[in-house]
Amino acid sequence: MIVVQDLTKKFPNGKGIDGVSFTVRQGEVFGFLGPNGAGKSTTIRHMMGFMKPDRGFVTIKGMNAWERHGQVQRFVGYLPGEIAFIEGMTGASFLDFMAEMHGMKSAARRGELIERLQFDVHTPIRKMSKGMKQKVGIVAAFMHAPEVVILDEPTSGLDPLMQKEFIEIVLEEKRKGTTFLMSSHSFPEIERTCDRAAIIKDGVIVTVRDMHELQSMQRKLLEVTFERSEDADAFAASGRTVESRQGNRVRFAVQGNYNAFLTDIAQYPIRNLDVFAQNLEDIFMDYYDRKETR
Ligand SMILES: Nc1ncnc2c1ncn2[C@@H]1O[C@H](COP(=O)(O)OP(=O)(O)OP(=O)(O)O)[C@@H](O)[C@H]1O
Repeated sequence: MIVVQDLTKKFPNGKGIDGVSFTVRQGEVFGFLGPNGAGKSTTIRHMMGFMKPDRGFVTIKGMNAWERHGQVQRFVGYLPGEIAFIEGMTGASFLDFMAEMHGMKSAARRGELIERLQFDVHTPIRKMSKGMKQKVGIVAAFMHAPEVVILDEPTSGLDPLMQKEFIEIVLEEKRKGTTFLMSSHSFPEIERTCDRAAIIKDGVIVTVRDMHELQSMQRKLLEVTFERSEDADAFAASGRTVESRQGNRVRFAVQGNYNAFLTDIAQYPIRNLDVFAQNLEDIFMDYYDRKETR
């Protein structure tokens, strides 16, 4: 549905993106992750046809995003990182304006979204908080039921309850077959919604991963409190990866093959056992760090 091929843009200051390539399949939710300044917004702006690449291209439904941006923008819902609202508008007048641009006939979907995101659409935009503005932008991106939705940090400024509501909306649209690309700093949001995710750093794609694969790479930390400190010594010295130790309480890092670990541990009297999952954020952070040390 979306093909990004060797996309390259150098700004006069030397920053930008270099050889970015990935594809997003129809009906897929694709996450785009990376630290500040990594090149997420620059890639997304090329997808919307706002920028001409130095090299490479983006196609959406086979149409070149730069050459045919007028057509492409018609079936894409877009939430920019920062929305430039027109001076003096209320939320309602902005949405009217956007609805007219999309040639929308029914306002039913728009009304439903406003209801769910709970905000006063008649407030002047300049008086709105960041979160309220973000809600107006989300309604504008979804209200015309686009086939493709491209969202640049959609939940920034939203409170946890609204983030949850937003995830629900994405999952509902996904069930209808909508294709998504969304950039994010929020790992739980990516974990809940995405099928695959790309990690970008310093303008270069570091990796593209299936979310299930990432989840299986997750290490578990098993914290065992031994009854006797000599048992803690013996087990800690048996070649296992020890994350930390405090007296009889030892934290082991285990990835897969839990049976072997539990069989071994069952030989000792145990006072307590706790399990902590390494979160996906840490897995991603490993990637960021690895790239840095290369
Ligand atoms: N129009 C521009 N002119 C010059 N430099 C730019 C321009 N747009 C972006 N950059 C630079 O290119 C790099 C990538 O920026 P980009 O906004 O794409 O990052 P990002 O991943 O979206 O970051 P954030 O998470 O902070 O939004 C940054 O170093 C940024 O300063």
